[in-house]
Amino acid sequence: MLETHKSTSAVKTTFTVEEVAQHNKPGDLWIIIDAKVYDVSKFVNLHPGGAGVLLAKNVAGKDATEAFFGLHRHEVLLKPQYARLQIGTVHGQEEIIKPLAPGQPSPVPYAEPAWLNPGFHSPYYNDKHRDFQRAVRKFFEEVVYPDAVRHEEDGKRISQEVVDKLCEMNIPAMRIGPGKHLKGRTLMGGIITPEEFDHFHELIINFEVGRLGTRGYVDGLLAGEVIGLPPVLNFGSPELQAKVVPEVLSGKKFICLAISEAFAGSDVGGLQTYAERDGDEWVITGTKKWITNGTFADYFTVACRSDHGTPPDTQNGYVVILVPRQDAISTKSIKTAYSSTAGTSYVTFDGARAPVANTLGKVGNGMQVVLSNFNHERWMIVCTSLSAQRRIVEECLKWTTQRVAFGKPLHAQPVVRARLANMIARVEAGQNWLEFVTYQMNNMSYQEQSDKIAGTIGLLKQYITRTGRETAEDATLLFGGRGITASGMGKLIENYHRTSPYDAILGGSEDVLGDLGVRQAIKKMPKDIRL
Ligand code: HEM
Repeated sequence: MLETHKSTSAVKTTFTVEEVAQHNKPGDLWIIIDAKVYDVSKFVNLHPGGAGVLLAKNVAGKDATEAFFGLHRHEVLLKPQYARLQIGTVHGQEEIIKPLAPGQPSPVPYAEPAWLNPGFHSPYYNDKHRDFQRAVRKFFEEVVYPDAVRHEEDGKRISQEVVDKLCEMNIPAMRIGPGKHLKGRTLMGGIITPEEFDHFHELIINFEVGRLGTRGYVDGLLAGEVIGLPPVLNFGSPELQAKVVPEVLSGKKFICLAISEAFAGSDVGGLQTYAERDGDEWVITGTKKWITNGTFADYFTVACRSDHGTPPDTQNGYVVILVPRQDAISTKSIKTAYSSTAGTSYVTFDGARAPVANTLGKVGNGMQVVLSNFNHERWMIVCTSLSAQRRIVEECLKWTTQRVAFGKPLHAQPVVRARLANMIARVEAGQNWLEFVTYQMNNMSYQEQSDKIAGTIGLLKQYITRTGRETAEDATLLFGGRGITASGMGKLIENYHRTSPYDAILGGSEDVLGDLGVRQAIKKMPKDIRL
């Protein structure tokens, strides 16, 4: 033992490489990882990778840094139960691999949108956006991420404690976009004012949600509110808004949007949930399927038909109603490919009642209420989906650098670099297109957006979700067996590969949206133009 000195906080001991080398047998086993000395004498029999690998000649008493990082994520060493195996450091060596400070952007190329990289410029973001981004990143890493990992695994809904903290920052309110619902609110502790808040701030929040890498929880993180509350805000009576909006935006009540049915998915006109008038009340009967957050919702924004008996293509009776949870409503969890923390549910309305005052918009205008919501929902999905895709690019760049095969890092193989090239190009193209669309949203009224960019948003979503699945495929091949393993090095790839089809379906399926984009373009074809 050479000396004892104070490192960051604890008292640490330094050892020479030769000293460590003497501890190389069962019962007395040390290893070096990144200049740190670990005593694994007792841990060896608990090691998930087995005892033999730690007792191997090139590992026992040796520097096993490269072998370690070819097999484990860095976070393994940061877990308290493993961090405490460290007994000191190697004399004269410095640790190289350090975790990022909370809120710090990743230095891996293409891991962040270019505007976050030092020395890069963007016409879309100012210093306030940068401050906002740092604060949101830190908040998500410290408050949301541990909850996301826990509930992606156990399938339970987002913790109330996290909901309360999200609401304290007014994140659920900001996820609905700029507007009157932000008036008087303190946003992210006051970093920006409600008047300054724009769709790029909203994009920043959605990006942090997307990069959690836990797709079920991404929807469990109150996605129902992002799509279920706008119809109340835009079409509800002032009295209804005064009651419901504060309850939902303070996290005391949960809301979901109930449109799709076993009978009607993308065909939102073909639904078969009926609302009948009984005095001052609606009586609602029918079923809804794939309703995000439905299992824990207190309010259901329900698309119904009130014209029982008329042909399904008439819209005269189409109506949207806010229905509070009651005994006549049952919600059953649907087991899907992602975690049930999303609250995906089959909802049955068995004569559920809602006051006629809960009608959102006019009877017959229900389709307009539903459609008016779609552009924003699709744009939101594009944001979270693209951010998840970018996270996968980061994982692949790290993996192909640290994983050695055939004596070289994986990225020494041209075929690996070719896959990385495609992944990077796709995510960068998507980012630029998304930022362009977001800029238009900042400068157009909602009406103008529906007219000018509804088709573009459809095409953009089609592009992002299609490229997302190509990237999922590429990443799985790069990670091999680990890409299909839910824990360890490839866990984000496995989650992404399993869940990336969600984005291609939710909010309008890929094919339907591509078609919408083209149909909108054809509608605008000038009559007086020829080849
Ligand atoms: C302080 C040192 C170490 C700790 C705390 C540790 C911990 C772990 C843990 C938690 C796992 C489960 C998988 C995961 O969560 O990533 C694991 C797997 C494994 N470890 Fe270690 N390990 C250590 C050192 C080593 C070393 C030096 C080697 C070999 C050179 C090694 C070889 C393996 C192997 C082969 C697996 C199985 C990997 C797989 O299933 O893909 N470990 N280790």
